[in-house]
Amino acid sequence: MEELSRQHWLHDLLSSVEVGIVVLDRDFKVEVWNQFMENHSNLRPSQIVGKSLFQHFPEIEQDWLMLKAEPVFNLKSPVFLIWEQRPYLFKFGCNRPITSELDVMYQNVTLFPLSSLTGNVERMCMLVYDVTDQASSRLNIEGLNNQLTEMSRVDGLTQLYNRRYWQERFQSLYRLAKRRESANIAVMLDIDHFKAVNDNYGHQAGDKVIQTLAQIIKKQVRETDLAGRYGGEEFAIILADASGDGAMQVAERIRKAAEATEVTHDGQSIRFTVSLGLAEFSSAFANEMQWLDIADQALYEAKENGRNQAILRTR
Ligand SMILES: Nc1nc2c(ncn2[C@@H]2O[C@H](COP(=O)(O)OP(=O)(O)OP(=O)(O)O)[C@@H](O)[C@H]2O)c(=O)[nH]1
Repeated sequence: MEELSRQHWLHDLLSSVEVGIVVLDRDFKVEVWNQFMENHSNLRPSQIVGKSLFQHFPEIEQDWLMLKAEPVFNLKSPVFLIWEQRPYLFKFGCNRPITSELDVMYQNVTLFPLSSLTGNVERMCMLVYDVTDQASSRLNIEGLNNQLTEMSRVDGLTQLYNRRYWQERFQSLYRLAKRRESANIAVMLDIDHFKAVNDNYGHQAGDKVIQTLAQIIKKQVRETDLAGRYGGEEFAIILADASGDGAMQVAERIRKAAEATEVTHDGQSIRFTVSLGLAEFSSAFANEMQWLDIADQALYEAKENGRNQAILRTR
């Protein structure tokens, strides 16, 4: 009688805890499946007890879990599976539509040995903790941090890299080019007579022209190129793996697209042109600024020559 009552409250205990409790034998056959597991998997104990765990949960990699559980059976030591390494063991849905953006239940899982009276470990217990809230807030913080990092790198007006970050990336790109002797071209680009745009149409109209040009640049360069807003109406681009001819084609495309673009502001139509200075990379440069300086000299020459043109300085 006493034993029966003990089993009864033990059953109540297993049913009411907000933790998944699973007992598995050495073959990973289920012996205990508590209410928490039933609620989240929609599998009653009668459907899974006596069956292999892997039969019902194909998302669990059999080899991986068996390897993880080895110390439990062989060394009698517990094993912890944490969500940072694998978000979950069982693919359960998450029923927190408001508090969480995650649609699966994140889990921490503990595996520990269950010894028999003789001290042998023939079973292990698996505790499954729902850590979705904890994971969600951590991931949100990480997301915010990534957003802040991104914001500190990007220029607000154009969404291109700002000068500080562009310079940082340029420096590492320069070192790489020097080591590999790869063909890269530095481009300095500047809007022609931009002061007149501001003077004639106002600063906001000027901003719109800068934004429009940034869009043109983004469209014309590759993912692997490095484009940034270097100053007010000045942009710097590194064209990666580009020959002089190839780079001149990109420069011409940008120049022509700018020339053909009409920016409207307050009902007024604004036209603009750009000048570009290009410099081939040379391993003879002492530092990256020498390279950029040559692109700047080419830009100056393009301005002197009458603007709305691109000039390339070869090695
Ligand atoms: N609207 C706007 N204007 C800016 C911004 N940054 C710089 N400027 C203006 O850009 C103009 C740059 O003029 P300059 O450097 O004299 O050159 P420019 O008129 O473009 O003439 P050239 O480059 O010789 O063809 C100045 O009037 C700056 O005030 C900005 O973010 N927005």
